[in-house]
Amino acid sequence: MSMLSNLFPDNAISLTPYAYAVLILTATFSILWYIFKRSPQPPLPPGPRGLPIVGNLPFLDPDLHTYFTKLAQSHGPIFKLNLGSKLTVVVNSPSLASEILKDQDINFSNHDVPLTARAVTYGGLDLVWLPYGAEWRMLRKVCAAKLFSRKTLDSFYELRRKEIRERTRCLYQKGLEKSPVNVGEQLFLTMMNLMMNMLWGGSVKAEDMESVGTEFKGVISEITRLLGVPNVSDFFPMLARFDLQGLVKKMHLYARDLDAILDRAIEQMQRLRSRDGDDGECKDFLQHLMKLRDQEADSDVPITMNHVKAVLMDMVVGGTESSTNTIEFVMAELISNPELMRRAQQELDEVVGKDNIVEESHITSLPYILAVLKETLRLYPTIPLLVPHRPSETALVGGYTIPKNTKIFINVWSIQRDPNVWEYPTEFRPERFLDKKSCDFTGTDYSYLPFGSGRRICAGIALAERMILYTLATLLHSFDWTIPDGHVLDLEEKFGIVLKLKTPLVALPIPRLSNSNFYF
Ligand code: HEM
Repeated sequence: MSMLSNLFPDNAISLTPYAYAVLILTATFSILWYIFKRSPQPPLPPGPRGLPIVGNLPFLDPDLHTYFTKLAQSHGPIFKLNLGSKLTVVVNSPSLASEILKDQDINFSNHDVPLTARAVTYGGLDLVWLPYGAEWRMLRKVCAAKLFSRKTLDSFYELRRKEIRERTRCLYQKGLEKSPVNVGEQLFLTMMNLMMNMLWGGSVKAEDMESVGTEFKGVISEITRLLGVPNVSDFFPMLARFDLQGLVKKMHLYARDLDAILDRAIEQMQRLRSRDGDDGECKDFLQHLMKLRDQEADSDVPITMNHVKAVLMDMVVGGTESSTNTIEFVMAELISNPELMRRAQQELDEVVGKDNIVEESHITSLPYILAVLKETLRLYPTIPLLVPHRPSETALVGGYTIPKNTKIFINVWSIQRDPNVWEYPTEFRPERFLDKKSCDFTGTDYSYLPFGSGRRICAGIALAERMILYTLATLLHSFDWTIPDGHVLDLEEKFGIVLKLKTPLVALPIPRLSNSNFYF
């Protein structure tokens, strides 16, 4: 009472006992609320101290995957950061990943959507960014059943084969001319053409495919780059409407270009259909999606034209860079380990033969090449922190409180190099996967998650596996690879929404098959 009387001396304000009681209660509740808000019970995860308002933002290293791994060494496998006003939690161990992606999968099944992503996906209408719910389930089901089913993927083999033969021919020419190639650039074109052929190759005229490809090339790279740029508006939602870095504005411009390309593809498809009639057969993904759109028009969750475009966007942006960079890492590792390269080529020579060409049907008989791919995705997981997840309700993870809407990074890069799980964790040893056959891409082993796990696991695994293994087997079977004078082979990575080599791989393809006919 004496403290209160000092604050409110009798001669200034006279208070009734009732008012005193209200004041005391209010102060007590305020203090309790303050204490409770600052430190929930159980507490938030530990983490490095930040500055007022900006939190830990000024200390972020652009290579987030290695920075987070270092922070885990001092703060433990789960820690928090305040990125502006955004609470962020980073998880770095298999058991914590399993708590989130298995035990509490539904609660953590939303992705945290950056504003640039919203700008390029018709407001977040695609598979990657839709929140977990009826709309997402409908699209996911459609993609699994119609686009990524074994039947559909088999039916598009000729489209993939045509593109791979074309690239082999082009590399053969380069080899004859002793002209080194930028492996990533070649692969990007291959993957983009593979994707475009499957997406709308049956609908868009061949002569138009090339110009669409040229337009797409620039747009895809820029979209992927912009998605990886830290945006002040995401860290301070109050500032979002000012778009201080102009990132959302730029993304809207790319979205407009992309939309025009998609509109043209759809228009051509509709013109072809009205000219040739609809024989009921779907020749590409676009035709599948448009058919479903017509069939499902009256369903509770109809597929709209924007869904169709957003899903196509997902495939071409999500599928191209991830597959390209993965193969580039494999090639760099094998070129720097000639013994392993020899073993991979030996397997191909035994299974395919030197007087033959690789077909997609061979890939199930190439366990060593599969082990090489798995080991590459262990050391260089293409999406090293997964797509950030977000709990829809406050949760407990590792004994700590994780408030609703926290941004969650699952540091797959550090989990897949965890010395408690992996022997010689930083060494490239594909053989480990020959013994550990059960370790696959399904995300059921929480020490190996290159495609994620649970409900939001990558939707395109079946396609990625086919495209990557078929391309890789062809590159290794058809050519020996050397680093030309004046170039270096450097395996250092560069962080981005998709991990890539810091120094692009430049190599010389040397034809190794018995007859030049196998290149034409
Ligand atoms: C090496 C190749 C690839 C890797 C390593 C990869 C990895 C991933 C990862 C880690 C995620 C996020 C999982 C999560 O948030 O928990 C993801 C999501 C996704 N990926 Fe892939 N991906 C690859 C290729 C592809 C391809 C070829 C496609 C399609 C053409 C594709 C389509 C998608 C889609 C649509 C999602 C969102 C799924 C959802 O949120 O429901 N990916 N991918």
